[in-house]
Parts: sequence; structure tokens; C-alpha cells
Amino acid sequence: MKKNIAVLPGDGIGPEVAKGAVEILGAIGERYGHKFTFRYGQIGGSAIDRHGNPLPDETLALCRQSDAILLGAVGGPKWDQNPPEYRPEQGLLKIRKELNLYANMRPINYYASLLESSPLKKEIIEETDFLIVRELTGGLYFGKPSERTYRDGMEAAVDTLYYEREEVKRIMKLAFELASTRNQKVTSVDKANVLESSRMWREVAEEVAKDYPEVTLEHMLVDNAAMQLIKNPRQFDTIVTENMFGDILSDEASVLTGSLGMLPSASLSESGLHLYEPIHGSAPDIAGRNKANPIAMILSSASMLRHSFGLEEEADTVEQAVRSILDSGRRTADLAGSGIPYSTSEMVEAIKEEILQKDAIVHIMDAYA
Ligand SMILES: NC(=O)C1=CN([C@@H]2O[C@H](COP(=O)(O)OP(=O)(O)OC[C@H]3O[C@@H](n4cnc5c(N)ncnc54)[C@H](O)[C@@H]3O)[C@@H](O)[C@H]2O)C=CC1
Ligand SMILES: CC(C)CC(=O)C(=O)O
Ligand SMILES: [Mg+2]
Repeated sequence: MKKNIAVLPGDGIGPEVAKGAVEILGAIGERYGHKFTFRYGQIGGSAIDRHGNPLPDETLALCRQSDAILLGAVGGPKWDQNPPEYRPEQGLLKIRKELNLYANMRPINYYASLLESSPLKKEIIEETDFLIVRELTGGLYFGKPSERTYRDGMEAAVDTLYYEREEVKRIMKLAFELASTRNQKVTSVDKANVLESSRMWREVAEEVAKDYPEVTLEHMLVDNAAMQLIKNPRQFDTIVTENMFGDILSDEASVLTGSLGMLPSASLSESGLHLYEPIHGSAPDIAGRNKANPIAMILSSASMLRHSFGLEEEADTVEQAVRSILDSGRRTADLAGSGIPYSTSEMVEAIKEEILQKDAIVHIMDAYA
């Protein structure tokens, strides 16, 4: 198979983890005979520095000409004081909107060998397996106005949580579709006791649920959901929620796996051009030190193999290699505790060797078959 992949490394640890994912995809190409061509584009702070724009037109064009997109992370203190349009995060929001990447899938799976890495009790997190379906192109991050203003002579600031009914329906339908292939339960998370947008969200959830009689729908207020995620995460199967609620709840959920550096995501569009990104940010506190955990990014690339290219076995191979390396006790600093940590590049190399070594074993077995 031949595929063109746009790689947008971004800022901070973005380039470090993106490099790791590219190497892993290279190993998969080598093992299975696929030709992946990687073409690089600028986004975020590095794009501001080079082009004066957090999402240059060239980057968008590159993405549109590609079969899938890998994105590292954007942002950092260097650009924190920039005016809003020159903030790296605007590049990320814009690419999501321009490519209509309306659904961000954030799966939370437990890793047996990482049970000790979480501050939570083993009995609570064991067997955790749920999916956060985060609406990604609407809600509080996109509503207008979003500005500094004056009201009654007083300085004020406003952000707007705006949803069109159809936008809610689209993400809700996807959540029900996904739940019907999982454990048939949707938890719709909102703040319907306060927000009008949430009351509409709830109505739509009830309406869509009628088409999926085999799926159980429950509603949960977001503050309670934040608590339930830590208290009893096994109760969840598919969570569907507003953009910012999903952003916050998924970072919280990463604690179940032991590190933010473990959670991948897929940002899906209706056009079939999807973007794959770890849920974490650019981690300026560890950037440039070869210290970041590349697994969230590597698992995002596995998701790309599965969902964009239909390469199920190849995706399984990446995920299995990650599990084997973790089972063998190898950890980056975020998970190493008092053990000796692997650097980013050592971790990538270990996963890569695991992928290629299995290949060697398969060939030897074939030779003797
Ligand atoms: N998708 C994106 O590009 C995102 C960008 N950001 C941006 O990133 C910058 C930093 O934001 P923060 O709030 O610090 O969030 P962050 O996610 O970058 O980091 C939070 C904490 O988790 C750690 N961490 C994150 N990823 C890690 C990894 N792969 N391995 C090991 N440790 C990891 C960091 O070292 C830090 O202590 C900001 O400019 C923010 O706007 C934040 C979230 C998402
Ligand atoms: C710019 C932010 C919305 C990025 C973020 O935190 C995320 O998508 O997880
Ligand atoms: Mg986030």
C-alpha cells in the first residue's frame, strides 16, 4: 500500500514525539511492505516564527493533498503573550475547523503493567476501557463573540458556548454508532442544570437514542462525571460531550493509565481526511530533553493505520509492541518512578525493534513451515 502522510510536528515535545511515530510507521512499512511518504508542514509557534501565521496556507494545502495527518502538539511560553490571532493554539483550532474534524476520539484503556504507575487504587482502574467522544469544532472554543469588552463602563471578557442542533446531532449519532459496537452504553455529559446549550444537548441525546434501542443512554452532569471518572471508571463505555468538557475530562482520565503521555486520539471528519494527535500538549517543562513519552503519539499513528488505511493487523502490531515493551518494564521518566528511565529515542527504538524482531521470527517460522 502507498500512502501520503502529512506530518505537522509543531512545538515543544511535538517534534520529538512526531519523529518517534514516523520511525514506527517506517518500521511497519518495512515489515509489511507498505510505502509511506512523509511530507512535513508547519503549525503553531514554529509556523508563527517562520511564516507569521499559526496555520499557513501551505500547511492546509499539504494536509488536503494527503491521505492522513499526524500532529505533534503546539504552544509554549515563547508565544504566550502574543495577541490572540498569533497564538499557536489558534493554528490548532483553525485546522480542526477548516478540515471539519468534528469528532475527537479519546480511548482510555488500562495497561496491566502500568497499574502501579497510577496514583489510583489497582482495584479501581483494572479493566477500565472507555471512549470519550469529544465534539471538536463547536462549543466554548469556537463560539462568537470571544473577546475583551466593556459593559456599563467596566472591563469585561466574554466567551460563547454556541451549538447548532445539527452539530449536536452529528456527534451524538456517532457516539451511539460507536457504543453499539462496544458495550452499548452512552453517557452524555453536560451541565443541563445551568446551561441552555446543555439542555438542547440532552434533548438531542434523547431524540437520537430512539434510533438505538439496544443502547442505554444516561445523562450525567459534568462535575459529577469528573468525580465518577476517578471513583468508578469501569461504569463508563462511551462518553459523549462538549468540546471543553471533553478536553478537561480526558486529561483527567489519563491519570487512570498513569500518564498524560499514554493517551492517543483521532480527530475525524466526514470527508475521510482524518488527523491523529496525542491528547497532551507541547510540555515546555520537558521539551528538548529527549524525555517525553512518545507512546501517545505512537498509538495515535496506530489509530491512523486502522481508521484511515484499514490496516488492522499493522495497527495491532504497533499496539502489541507497545504493550510488550511496557510489560518488560521499560518506561520513560513520566512512568519510571524510582527506576532508570528510558529516553524518548530509546523508547522508540525499543518499540521499533519489537516490531521488526517479530518480523524476523515470522520469517524464520515461515522458513521452517
Ligand atoms: N494538542 C495540543 O497541541 C495541545 C497544546 N497545548 C499547549 O501546550 C502548552 C503546555 O500546556 P500544559 O498545560 O503544560 O499541558 P501539557 O499537556 O503540555 O503538559 C502537562 C504536563 O504533562 C506532562 N506531559 C505532557 N505530555 C507528556 C509526554 N508525552 N510525556 C511526558 N510528560 C508529558 C508535561 O511535562 C506537563 O508536566 C500550552 O501552550 C498549551 O496551550 C495543551 C494541550 C494540547
Ligand atoms: C488548543 C486546545 C484546545 C488544545 C487542547 O487542549 C486539546 O485539544 O486537548
Ligand atoms: Mg487538552
